[in-house]
Amino acid sequence: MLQVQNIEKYYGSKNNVTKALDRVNFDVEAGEFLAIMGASGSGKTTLLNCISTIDTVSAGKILLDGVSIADLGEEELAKFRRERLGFVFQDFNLLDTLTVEENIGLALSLNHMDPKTVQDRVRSAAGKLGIADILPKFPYQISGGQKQRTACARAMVAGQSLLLADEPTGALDSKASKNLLEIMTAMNRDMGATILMVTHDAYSASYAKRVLFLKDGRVFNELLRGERGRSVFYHEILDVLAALGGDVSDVI
Ligand SMILES: Nc1ncnc2c1ncn2[C@@H]1O[C@H](COP(=O)(O)OP(=O)(O)OP(=O)(O)O)[C@@H](O)[C@H]1O
Repeated sequence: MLQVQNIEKYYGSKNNVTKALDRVNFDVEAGEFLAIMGASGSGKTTLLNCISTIDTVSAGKILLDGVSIADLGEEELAKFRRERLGFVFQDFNLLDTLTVEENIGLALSLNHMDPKTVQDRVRSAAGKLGIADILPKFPYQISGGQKQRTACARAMVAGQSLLLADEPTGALDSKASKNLLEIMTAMNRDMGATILMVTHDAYSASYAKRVLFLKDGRVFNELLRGERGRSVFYHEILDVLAALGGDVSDVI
C-alpha cells in the first residue's frame, strides 16, 4: 500500500545542510499497524511530513496505492490527502465551530459528496466507534475520550487507505493514552485500518505489530511482534532503544 523508496531529505543550503532522512526504505502492507520510533531529532516528523505530503523529499520516491506523491499537482494533492489519508494528531485538530458530525464529515463535504451519503458514512463510522449519540454536540461539549473517537472516526470516514498518527498520545495521561491505543488497535484489527504511528513512547509503540527505529535519519532496526504478548514486545522495544543509545528521557 505504501512504498517508501530510498528517500532523503536535506534542510538548509550549501554550507549548512542537515540531513534529516538518509536513504530510508520500507513498505507498509494493507492492514498493518506500524510504529516509527526514534529519539528527538532522528527524523520521525520529517518522515511523516513527507508521507503526508506536507513536505517534499530531496531524493527518492513515496508511492501510496501505486501513485507517486511527487507527481501530483497542488489540487490533486489536496484531494489525495482528503481521500487517502486520515490523520490523528496530538491535539486531534477538531474544529470548535463545527459539530462532531460536521467534523467527522468535513473531508467528504469538501469533496462535494452528496449530503445524504455524507450523513450515512458519518453515522456508520460514529456507530463503529461508539459515539453515535454525541453527533449534534460541539467539541467543547464532549469528553477527551469522545474527542479521540471523533478524530478516529474522521480519519476513517472516507475509507482512507492510510491512517497517520503523529504522537497521538503525546498530550494524554496514561489512562487516556491506553484508551486511544485500544481504539486504534480495534480500528486495525476489526475495521481493517492500516496505521502508521510516529511516537517516541515505547508503551504506545508496543501496541503496533511492527516497529521501525530511526537513528540519525536512517532505519536502524526493525522489530516484529509476531505472536508475542504486548508486554514482552514492550520490553524488547526498550532493549532496542537501549542499544540505540542516547538519552533515555528522549525515548521513554
Ligand atoms: N525546517 C527545518 N529546517 C532545518 N532543519 C530541520 C527542519 N526540520 C527538522 N530539521 C532537522 O532535521 C532533523 C530531524 O528532525 P525531525 O523533526 O524530523 O526529528 P524528530 O525525530 O521528529 O524529533 P522530535 O521527536 O524531537 O520531534 C533534526 O536534526 C532537525 O533539527
